[in-house]
Amino acid sequence: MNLTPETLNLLLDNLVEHGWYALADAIPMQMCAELLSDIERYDEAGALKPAGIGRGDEHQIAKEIRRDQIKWLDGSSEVQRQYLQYMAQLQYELNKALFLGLFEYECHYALYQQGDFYKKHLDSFKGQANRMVSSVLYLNPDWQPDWGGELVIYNEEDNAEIARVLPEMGKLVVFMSEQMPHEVLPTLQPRASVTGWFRCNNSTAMLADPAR
Ligand SMILES: O=C(O)CCC(=O)C(=O)O
Ligand SMILES: [Fe+2]
Repeated sequence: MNLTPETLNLLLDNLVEHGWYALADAIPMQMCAELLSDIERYDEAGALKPAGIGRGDEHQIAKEIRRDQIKWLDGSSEVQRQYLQYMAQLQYELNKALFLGLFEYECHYALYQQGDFYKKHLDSFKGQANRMVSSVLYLNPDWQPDWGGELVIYNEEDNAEIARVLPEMGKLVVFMSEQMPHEVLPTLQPRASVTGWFRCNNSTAMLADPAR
């Protein structure tokens, strides 16, 4: 990652203090371009599938809530392995500084076509701590402010809008999964990203808790 000790500290401080941070140029542009090619390749092959909501048995497609198409990264291309490696490095730094006990990272490509959105939600339910920190890397070169598709982050207590983030190539947003309601506004242009979650281990001998 393009992480100097200073930017890493900024990220960690803001995560603790405000629950979120957006870091421009977090990932080298060349790598972002390769990730974008990877998702376009999947799209052309028909490998992107409508995203759902809920986990396990409760998983369902809900077009009134969420309209993106996704493909989980499985490390099957060089750039996927590289990105997973970067996130492993970030996981290490988060654990070292914040003692979060992060145990694994899962992520998927997401493609929002024109008109697609994701209504306001939390990525993890309280008490059911497994998704601890969310990450979104945007892959859209030359994104224009009037194209919509912003990520809007809200304050959990009073629902006030905290931030609007343009999905610009190379920008990495991290936020606390249980505390930060957020939504994706309808986009006017195709909008590509890699969305992922640092998880802590919820598994017991009796209850397996696989990543997906
Ligand atoms: O793409 C984004 O900006 C956020 C996506 C999101 O909230 C999610 O997939 O849970
Ligand atoms: Fe989300």
